[in-house]
Amino acid sequence: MSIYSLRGLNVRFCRQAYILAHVRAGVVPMPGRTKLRLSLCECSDQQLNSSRGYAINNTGATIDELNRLKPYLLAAITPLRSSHNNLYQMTGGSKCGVKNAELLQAKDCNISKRKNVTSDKKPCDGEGAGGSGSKKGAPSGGSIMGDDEATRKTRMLLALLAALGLGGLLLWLLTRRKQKVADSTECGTTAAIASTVPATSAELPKHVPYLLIGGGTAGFSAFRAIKSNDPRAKVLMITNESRKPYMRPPLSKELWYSAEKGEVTKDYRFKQWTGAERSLFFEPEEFFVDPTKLMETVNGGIAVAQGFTVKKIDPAKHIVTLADGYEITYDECLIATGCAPKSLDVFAQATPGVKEKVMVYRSPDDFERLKRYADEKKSITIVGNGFTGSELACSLANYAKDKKVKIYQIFPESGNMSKVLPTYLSNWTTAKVESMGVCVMPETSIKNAQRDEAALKLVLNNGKSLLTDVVVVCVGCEPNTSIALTSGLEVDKSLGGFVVNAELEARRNLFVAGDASCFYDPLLGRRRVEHHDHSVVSGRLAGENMVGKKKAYNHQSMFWSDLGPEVGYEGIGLVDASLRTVGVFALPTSNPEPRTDNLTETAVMEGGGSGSTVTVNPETPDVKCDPKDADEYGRGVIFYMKDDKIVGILLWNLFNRIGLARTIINQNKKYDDLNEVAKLFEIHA
Ligand SMILES: Cc1cc2nc3c(=O)[nH]c(=O)nc-3n(C[C@H](O)[C@H](O)[C@H](O)COP(=O)(O)OP(=O)(O)OC[C@H]3O[C@@H](n4cnc5c(N)ncnc54)[C@H](O)[C@@H]3O)c2cc1C
Repeated sequence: MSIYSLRGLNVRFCRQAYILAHVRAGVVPMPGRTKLRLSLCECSDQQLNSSRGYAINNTGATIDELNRLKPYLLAAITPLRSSHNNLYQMTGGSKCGVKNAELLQAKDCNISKRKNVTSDKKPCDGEGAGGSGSKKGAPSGGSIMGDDEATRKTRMLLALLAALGLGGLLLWLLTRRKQKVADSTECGTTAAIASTVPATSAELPKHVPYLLIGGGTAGFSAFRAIKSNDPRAKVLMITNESRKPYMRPPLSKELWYSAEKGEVTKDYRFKQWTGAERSLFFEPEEFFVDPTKLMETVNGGIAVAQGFTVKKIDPAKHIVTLADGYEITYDECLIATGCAPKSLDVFAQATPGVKEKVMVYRSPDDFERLKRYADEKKSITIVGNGFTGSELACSLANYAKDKKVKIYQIFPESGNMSKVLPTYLSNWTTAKVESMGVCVMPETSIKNAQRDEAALKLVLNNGKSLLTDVVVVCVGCEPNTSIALTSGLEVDKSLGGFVVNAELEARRNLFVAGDASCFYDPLLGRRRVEHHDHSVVSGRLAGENMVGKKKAYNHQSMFWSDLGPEVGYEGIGLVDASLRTVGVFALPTSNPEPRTDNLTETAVMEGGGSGSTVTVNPETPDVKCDPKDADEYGRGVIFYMKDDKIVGILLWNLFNRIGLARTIINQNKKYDDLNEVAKLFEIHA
């Protein structure tokens, strides 16, 4: 087992991004471009197949991708190996283990950043000696010198290398966490270094009573329901992420308002709009049981197997198979695999150099990466006008207020949130987003993207071009249903997601909740919902059914969104701008509504029930019903109509009324005067 550090192999980008980009593109790495060298770790097949120990697995490439690349890499080093001209083989204490690998990578990225990717210094020189303490196959070519002089120079070089190595090690220790979770600014992927907890799947239990696939909101909510009904339950959660369960909504909102330049806190603490402080994580590290000890615990609990991907389920035999072939049997299983952000063809088919500058947004790693860009770069372009794109644009503009970075938002539609808000409100919102400092470009699409040295050149449909440092693609997400095919599970053809029955069951003892579920709503028909509240409530119901409650899912879930601290809205039912809408607004006041805490997982399920009666408030508030009159939309309520019934309600800057909105939708009846219904919401209160 050896580490080979290659000098003089002039590849274009820093190792991670370069290799990943080429693995993904399926082409051979081409030497002879610019200045950085490639260093790589050669391991046995066994190591290659374990998620630890293979340095270039830090690229985020899958084992399949690495296997495909391996012959190219070996071919690339073969000539250098034989000539020994540029090859340092590290032996002795050196291992092709994670630590050395991380060290090499961390230093590579730092150096390339400092030198702006054009350094002709050979950063690997120091790594080789520093990492191993001994060196074989020193360069035999190069300049000719006398023995003494050569010995003296070698000693000096060794001393220098040792000092560099020590310094590097210290720096690495200090910055290890940060380096682990993110790429360098120029190093492409946002993937965390591939490591698993526990170290190998063989340490996981062979059988568990409750198995949760997916480490997100729905999965964690199911755990809570299981635990409160079966206090000694032993629950194993399997997630392909490297973190314990956390919530996503603050990633595009509150975290940016709490963020300061520099490193983020370990547990991603942030202030909610209500002023209360909390962490992104549902529970602290100590809350969780060690997965290797789960089956021995007396009181049970939840253990999280981190960094493992489920590839297949055998619903008949109750077997879950991991990517490495390890099998776990279960009594009850939940699929809560959520969804994955989509990209655009223009980027999916672009060159590796372009892809390096394009990211999606869903995880804390993405937050950290984008924050670094916001701290260091000159321009960020967000593509997409939906929830994530619009929230992020506002949050970034606020974060960037006293920074040099400019925020652009591009989308082909005519205004922000156009799929949800009626046109007049979407237009108003666009103007509001602009007033927050975002350069919004509606009716704009990207025809082509080219790498222009450090930046990206986006060629737009209007003939103009935009130079930008990074593009964040926020164009929706797709449910993670790849295991459906291998497991014989049905996916809804038009909505996506695993098809489930009223009890959220796909097959007996196999449930689905959250973004990945396609469920039947008795009132509004078959649906798939990508919102926090739905994940909490469907996860909870699935958990209850896993302990045998046999409950039907008929909760009308809500969602919310915030466009900066001044605009917030909550919605329920079919909030779809293609439906007929009726909006009732009050003029803005200097007395804004106190916000709700939607992240408190217990604050759902209130109200509802078709038996509740709606009482009309006899007061006649000075409401503005005509959108043209109300050019300032302070507070209001919008009804979404289908067959003259209210099927969706959006509360604009009105909080703590979602229970009433749920009641009205559940009544499923025709109202003669919507103005009267609007009064119930006490817009002026
Ligand atoms: C930036 C952002 C902001 C948001 N803001 C709001 C908001 O303000 N309001 C709102 O209502 N909603 C919001 N949402 C949506 C909300 O967060 C999601 O609906 C919710 O997280 C879905 O929960 P889930 O558990 O279904 O999926 P996820 O949270 O996506 O969890 C799925 C988990 O499964 C894992 N996984 C997938 N496949 C596998 C596999 N094969 N093996 C092992 N693990 C796997 C994933 O890695 C992930 O850990 C936001 C989402 C994002 C990204």
